[in-house]
Amino acid sequence: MKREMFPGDFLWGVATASYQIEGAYNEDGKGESIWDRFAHAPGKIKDGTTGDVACDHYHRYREDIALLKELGVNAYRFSVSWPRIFPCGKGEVNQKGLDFYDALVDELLKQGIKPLLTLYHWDLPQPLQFHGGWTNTDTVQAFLEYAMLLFKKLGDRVELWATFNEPWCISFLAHELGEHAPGIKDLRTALQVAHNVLVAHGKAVKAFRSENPSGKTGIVLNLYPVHPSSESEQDKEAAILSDCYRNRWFLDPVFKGEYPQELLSVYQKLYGDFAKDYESIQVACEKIDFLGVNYYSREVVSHDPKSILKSKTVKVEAKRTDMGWEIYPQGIQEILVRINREYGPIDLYVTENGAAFKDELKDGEIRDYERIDFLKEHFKNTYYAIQQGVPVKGYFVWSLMDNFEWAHGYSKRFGLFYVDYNDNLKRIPKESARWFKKFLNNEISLE
Ligand SMILES: OC[C@@H]1[C@@H](O)[C@H](O)[C@@H](O)c2nc(CNc3ccccc3)cn21
Repeated sequence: MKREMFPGDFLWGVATASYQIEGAYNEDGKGESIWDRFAHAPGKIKDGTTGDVACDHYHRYREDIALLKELGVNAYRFSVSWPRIFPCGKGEVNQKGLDFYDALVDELLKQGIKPLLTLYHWDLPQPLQFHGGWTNTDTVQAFLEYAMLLFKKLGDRVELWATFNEPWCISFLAHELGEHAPGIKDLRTALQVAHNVLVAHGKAVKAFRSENPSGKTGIVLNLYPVHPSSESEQDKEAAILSDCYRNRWFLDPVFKGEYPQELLSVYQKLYGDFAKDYESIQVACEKIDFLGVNYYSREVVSHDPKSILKSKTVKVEAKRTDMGWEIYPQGIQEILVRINREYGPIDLYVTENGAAFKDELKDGEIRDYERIDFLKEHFKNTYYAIQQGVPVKGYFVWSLMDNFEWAHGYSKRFGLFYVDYNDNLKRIPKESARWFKKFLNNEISLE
C-alpha cells in the first residue's frame, strides 16, 4: 500500500500549534496568553518549563518551512496566537503579529504547501481571562472580531480554516479537570465554557461565509472510540455516557444543533438551571465544510456508581505510548467510519495523529522505529476507511518537531524532527522523518 493508492488530491501534512512552537512569548508586541501565565505558575508544568522560547519558531519559521519541503508534505496545519494579533484580546491590532502570519502563509504558498489555519489552539489572551474568559459572552464577541480580522487579512490565500482545536480540552480538561490553562476545577463552569465555545464556533462559521464564500471552514475535535470493558448492561451504559461526554457533547451540537439527551438529562438533574441556559445550542449548527479529527487512542470503560457519568476508565493490557495512551490503530478507522455514518456526509481530515516515545539521540541518530510502526498502522487504517467510502481528504501527523507538550513541558516528544534543547534547538530528522519522506515519495509501501 503506497501513497499513490490514496486519492490523488489527498493532503499529507504535519501539524503544530502556536504556543507549543513559537516562543517569542513577549516579543514584537505580543500580549500575555493564559498559557504564558499558567506555565509560569509554580507546579503546573511537570518539568517546570514554559513556552517562553519553545522551538523559537517565531524567528526560525523559514528554516521550519524548509523542513516541510524536505519532508515532501503538501500541507501544513498551524494555529494563530490570538494575543499576537490582539495583545489585549480585542481593540488595538499588533501589526507585527499580523506581519508574522502574513509572511508564514506567503512562504508556505511559495513552497507549494497548503495551509490549514486553526484560529484557536488554547492560547486565550490573558486580559480576556481577567473578565471570565470563555465563561463570559464578551469573549465570544472578541473571538468573532479576531476571526473576522484574520479572514480579511489571510482569506485570499488560506482556504482551510478551523475555528477551534478540541473544545473538549478547552472546556473539560481546562475548566473541570483543571489540568490545562486556566486550571479551573468546576464542572458547571466547564459546561458554560463548552456552550460559549460552541456558540462562538457557529457565529464564526456564519461570519466566515459572508466574508469568504470560497473558503472552507470546520472545527477540530479529539474523538475516541469508547468501548465497554464487558458486555454487561451496566458497562454498556457506562460507555454510552462516556461517549456523550467525550464525543457527542460537541458532535451533536455542531451537526444536529442539540446536546445529547442522555447526558443533558444527567446535567439537568445536577444543575436545575442548566435547562433554560443550555437546552438549545442550535446556533452551533452552522453548516461546516469539513470536520478535523484528532485521533490518538480509544477509551475502555466500566460501570462506576460513584461517578456522575456512572463510568470509569479501565486500563487494559496493551502496548502504550510514552503518554500512557493505548496504541489502537483500528480506532482511527472505527471513528472515521462512525462519523461518516452518523454525521455525514462531511469531508474529514485527520488533523492530528501521532505518538510520544522515549526518543534518544545516539550517535547523531534517533531510531524511533516504534513511531514508524505507529504511523504505518494508522495510515493503513485510514486507508481502510477510505476504501469503505469515507471521504477522508487529508492526514496531518502530530507533530513536525518536538515541542512544548502542555502540562508535560518538553518531557514528551511527538516530533518527526528531534529538537535538541541542549544544542540551540537544533532540528534533527528522526528515522520516522526519513520514513515519512520515502512514503510521500512513493519509495516505500505500508506493508
Ligand atoms: O498531546 C499531543 C497533542 C497536543 O500536543 C496537541 O496540542 C493537542 O491538539 C492534542 N490533543 C490530543 C488529544 N487530546 C488530549 C487528551 C489529553 C490531554 C491533552 C490532549 C493530543 N494532542
